[in-house]
This record gives sequence, C-alpha cells and structure tokens, in this order.
Amino acid sequence: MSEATLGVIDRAEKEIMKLSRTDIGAVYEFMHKFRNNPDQPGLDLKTLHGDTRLMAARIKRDLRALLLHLGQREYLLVGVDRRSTVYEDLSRYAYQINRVTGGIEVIDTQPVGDSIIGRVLPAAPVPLFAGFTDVQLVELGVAEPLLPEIRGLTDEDGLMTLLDRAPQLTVDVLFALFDGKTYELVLEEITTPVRSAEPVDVDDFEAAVRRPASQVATDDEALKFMLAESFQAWQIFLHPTQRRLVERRYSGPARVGGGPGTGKTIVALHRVTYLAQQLPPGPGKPILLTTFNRNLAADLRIRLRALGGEDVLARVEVVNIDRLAAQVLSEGDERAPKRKIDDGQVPQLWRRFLTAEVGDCPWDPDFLAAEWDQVILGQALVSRAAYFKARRPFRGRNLTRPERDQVWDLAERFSRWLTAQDLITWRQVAVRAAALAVHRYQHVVVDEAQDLSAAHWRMLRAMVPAGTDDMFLTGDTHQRIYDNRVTLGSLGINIRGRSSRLTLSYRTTRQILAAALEIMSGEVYDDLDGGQEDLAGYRSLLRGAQPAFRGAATWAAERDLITEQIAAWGTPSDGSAAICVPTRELAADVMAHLEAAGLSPVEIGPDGPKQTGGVHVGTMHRFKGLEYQQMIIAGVADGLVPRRMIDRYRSGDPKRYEKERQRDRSLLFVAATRARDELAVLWHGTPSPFLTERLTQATG
Ligand SMILES: Nc1ncnc2c1ncn2[C@@H]1O[C@H](COP(=O)(O)OP(=O)(O)OP(=O)(O)O)[C@@H](O)[C@H]1O
Repeated sequence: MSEATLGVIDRAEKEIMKLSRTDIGAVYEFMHKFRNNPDQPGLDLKTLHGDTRLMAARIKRDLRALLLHLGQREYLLVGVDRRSTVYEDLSRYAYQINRVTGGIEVIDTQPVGDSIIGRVLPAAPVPLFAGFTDVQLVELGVAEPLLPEIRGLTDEDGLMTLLDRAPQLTVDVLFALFDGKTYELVLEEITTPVRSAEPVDVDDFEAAVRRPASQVATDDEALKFMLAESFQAWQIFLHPTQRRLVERRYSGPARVGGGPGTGKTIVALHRVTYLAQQLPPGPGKPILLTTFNRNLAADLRIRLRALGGEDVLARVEVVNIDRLAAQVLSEGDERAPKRKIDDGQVPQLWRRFLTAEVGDCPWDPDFLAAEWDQVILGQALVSRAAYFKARRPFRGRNLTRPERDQVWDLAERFSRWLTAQDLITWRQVAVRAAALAVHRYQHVVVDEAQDLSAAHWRMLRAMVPAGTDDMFLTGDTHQRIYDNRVTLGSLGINIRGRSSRLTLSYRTTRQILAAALEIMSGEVYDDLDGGQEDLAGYRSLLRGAQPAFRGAATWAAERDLITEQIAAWGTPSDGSAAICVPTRELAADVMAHLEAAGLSPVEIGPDGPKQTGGVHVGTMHRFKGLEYQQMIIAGVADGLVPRRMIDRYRSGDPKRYEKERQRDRSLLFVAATRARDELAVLWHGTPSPFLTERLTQATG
C-alpha cells in the first residue's frame, strides 16, 4: 500500500549525470527506498512554501531531490542538487503542462549567474523577440513561466543563458525565431510535429506524465546505464551555441576560445566526430586530433571512442603534438638524433657546451640558452637571414647585427655539438619536423591550442591543404603554461572572421570563478593572432560555497590543514578530490603525509592519474584539462607561486620577468578552475602575491 511510483524527467537525468559515481549510486538507492515507502523518516519528504506539488527529499547528507507530486502515490524526480541550500527556496521553480505538447515542464525561472564581470550593455537595446506577441510564443510552445524573462532579452548572450535552463521546445522555438525564421515556419517545422494528438488538460498531471513529450524514464535502466558510465552528459547534451560551432562549415581555419570549463574540449571532440561522419567510407585516418600533453591526448582518445565509437576512432589519428613531430622527423630523416631531451635542460646544456667547446665566452649562458630556445627555435628560424630580421618581443636586451651574427654562429655550433652526442631537444624536433612535413590529413583539430609553438603550427599547416574545414582550434590563452606565444596569421593560419568564444562555464561555480578571475586581474592576454582577449561575459550558472583561503605558519602546519580539509569533505576516496602543489618535492611530501594519515593518495603522472580512485595529488602542470569536485591548492606561498627563481630576471630582464610571472599566474588560474564544487587555497608564511588581500582576508 505504501509503495509509490517514481519517474525521472530528462531535466533531472542531466543533473544526475553531472554527479560523481558515488552520488549517482546514492540517487539510485534513494529511488529504491522512495518507491518502497516515500514516507519513511530518513527521506524527509516535505512540501515547501505551501506548494502542494513541489517537494524536496533527502538523498544523502549534502544531496537533495526535487520532486513533483503528480497524484495519489505517483511522483516525478525533476532535479537533484549537491548543495543542500538550493532547494530550500522553491519559489524559483515553476512547473506546468505544456499546452502544445501536453508534456510536463519544470523550469528554473531565476538566472543565478548573470555576467560576473558586469559588462555594460548598449543603451536602450531592442528586445530580441519584440516582433512576437506572448500569445504567439505560447502557441509555438514556449514555456509560459519564462515569458517575463524572454521579454527582457536583448542580446545573444542573454538568450544563451536562458536557453540553458529552458525546456527543449522553448529552446528550439526561440532559436529558430532568433535565426530569423517566421512564426508560420516555426509553427510548421518545429511546433506541429510535436503537438499532442489529444486535447491537453493543463491540470491533469497523471495523464501528462504518460505522454512522450514529458520525457520521463520510469524504470531504473537509465540510471543503471549512467552508473555503468556508458554515457555522460557531454556526449548527448550540447548547448545550442556549442552545437552551432561543431556543425558549421568554415571556409578556412577556425578558432574557438573561452574560459575554463566552457566546453572547448567537448566541442573539439564533437567536431572531430562530426567531420569523421561526413567522410566517405574508406581506409586511413584523414583527421588529426592533437593537443600538447601526452595525458590529454590519451584522454581525448578515450573520450572520442566513447562519443563516436570505434568507427570514428578508426578515421582519426589522436596523438600529442611532440610525438607527431618525432614521427615526422624519424620518417623524414633517418639520421636525425634519437635521444630526445626536455627543453628545460637547455640552459644547463649551454653551460656545458660553452665550458667544453668555447672556453672564454663573453655571453651569459642563460641569455644564449633563452635566445636559442625562445627566439631561434621559438620562431622556428632556420636561416641566419631570418634571424637578422626576427622581432624579439619578449627579450630584455637589443642585439646589434654583428651580435646576432655571433649568436647565430654559436647556436649552429651548439646544435652540431648536440647532434654529435645523438641529442635533440623537443623544440628542435618540432622545427625540423616543420620543414619535413607534407600533406597527410584532410582536417586538423587542435585542443589546448594556446600551448603550441610556432614550429608546431608550421608543421600542422604543412600537413593539411588550405581550404574548407582545414583547421579547427580550441584553446584559452589565459591558460597558457608553456613558453609559446604565436601570431597565427604570420604562420599561414588565418583565423580572422572565424573566431568565436564560449562564455558559459559548465564546470565551476560562480564563487570559484570569481576567485579565479580575481587571481587574473590586471593582466592582459592575447588572442593567438596579435590581438587581445579577455574573459568578458564569462559566467557560470552553478552556485556553491565560497572558496576557502587559509594560511599557516609553516609547511608542516599547512599539511595539517590539508588533512583537515579532506576530512571536512568527508574523506572522499573515489577520485573526486585532488590536491595540487607547485613543486614535485611538495607533491612527494603531501603523498607521504596522506599515506601516513591512512588516506590513499594517487599520484598524477605524465599520463594522468595512476588510478581512478583515491585522493589525487600532483603538481600544477599536471592538472591541465582535468577536473575535480573538490580541490585543494596548497603551497600558494610567496617564493613558490610565482617561483622564486624568476626574481633573478626582475632587474636584468624585466620583459622576461613579466612573461614568467604571467605564466605562473596562469598556472594558478588553471589549477583553481579545475574545481567543480569546492576549492580551498592554502599557504604557509606570506601568501602568494597573486592572492589579493580581499581573497586572503575573506576566510583567512
Ligand atoms: N553541453 C554540455 N552539457 C553538459 N556538460 C558539459 C557541456 N559542455 C561541457 N560540459 C562539461 O563541462 C566540463 C568542462 O568541459 P571541457 O573540459 O570541454 O571545457 P574546456 O573549455 O575545454 O575547459 P578547460 O579550458 O578548463 O580545459 C566537463 O565536465 C564537460 O563534460
């Protein structure tokens, strides 16, 4: 008698899929318990604020369910949220039976996150849908509770924000109208096909839930499917803005920018799948999907398989850019040196070379190392004449022509010295590969484009014939953490007029974004093409706790703050929490400390986390492209962030100093924006200068 039926509406499915596996499991259990007896005390089922249908129930400690009571013992799960406060005030949720489709719609009527940067809108803008009456919009199927908000829309950004919360038919209709379609055409193409065959009684929820338009799953299959990780939200629900970018035909190279978590990687993966599906059947891999890091390339391969299946993967080469360059070099020049060395070792090698081969040298080894690495290789200069003409925008001191002549001679000797030992740096590999590369792809898609060097771009340009849909790049220059700055136009990659930006973060709460943006304040960033880019309009619809900023006197005391914080989060051990530190030494120390505290730390190596469970620990560089529900960034102290070693450039080479400092700031920004729900930033001694007083004093 006490049993109940509980369906899940698609809106709730989307929210469930964003949860961790553990939480999805909790939802699954909740549903079973609820069906057995919705009135059992542990579920804490209650109607709030006098509404008779909308109810909240407890899934677990910090997870709530939003339910619609349809009648008798029949309920519908319409939302879940990790943050316990969200469903305390239900007045923002509206529900209705759509007059056109007869389906149930649940709508969050209040935008939580308008632009957090406070953009100024042009004066007295024209409302977007001024040409249509309310009656017309409702006839087309637009959700009535959204009408007041729709009337206030004046730009595409606002529309996108609203559409993210709107029922599917509202999205389709508004989009079509926004695209310039007439009322009649939208009625015919979009509304009529989904119109209910029977008359709709807008008060009969029990009938409504049975209509296909309600998109309700009544069994556990959907949830089981999610638990098995067979699919995830991003594989299915592209935001209309994202979809447009994916399915567009571009007359040449295109670039998608946008702040962290806006779905650039998702867009890149969908783009590859889309391109692969347009190919005529055949053998070979005419599409390249590449990125900077090895672990990200591995991750892209896994996700591409999940999205497009083996058929798509069979047509796509997924490889990190340096590995590709190494392949090109070994295929094109059998005699090329085989032993690859990290670019970080270049200054040391120059020192050894100067001592062994040159002796008394008027040049500073660090200066030569940087000149070779950043100017000669950085700009992929392959002749003395090109070096004479080169601009050296980030170098501290000017060089005369005779000086450049000397530097070039030394660079050639250095390169021969390396070759004699069968050594080659990764930057050299890229420069040589660029000269050897020939056409081998029809389409090239690059994720994390901000980190590729000039030589990488030359190589890619040579690998794909210029033309329609040739290159598709995603990236965010605010997240550049390697030493590469380029102007794509000068490398034969013209993105002018084909550049777009995503602004809605799907990952990070508004509170975390605001802190991350504060870390970036006052810096100027480029757009990969000689212009500037900012994060205006970057926003999130997610809300959460304020990030914590806490200092300790010593590193030992800070380590205790780390374990305290992990405990405060309920000691998650399913890989949903991570600790990020600036140096390898600190990472090793944190690992040891967690181990001693009985937690199971898992190191994030060059190929990503070594296991999926545990608490992940790694240096900031390793966090690129990852995401966690809870993140601690520790060691954000003066002298560590930015690195103390860059101080030596402060007076001697101020431009370099600024560049290195910006890089370290980006690194902290990347780390902070990996956090989905909760972030704690810790330090010992004096806090990092990147943490403004407002931040350190907020909770410190
Ligand atoms: N349309 C979508 N629906 C649901 N989730 C999405 C959507 N687009 C992106 N996401 C989710 O948002 C998160 C961030 O996406 P993604 O990693 O592609 O962002 P990004 O812009 O590449 O981030 P970053 O620059 O920080 O690496 C992921 O968890 C992704 O699954």
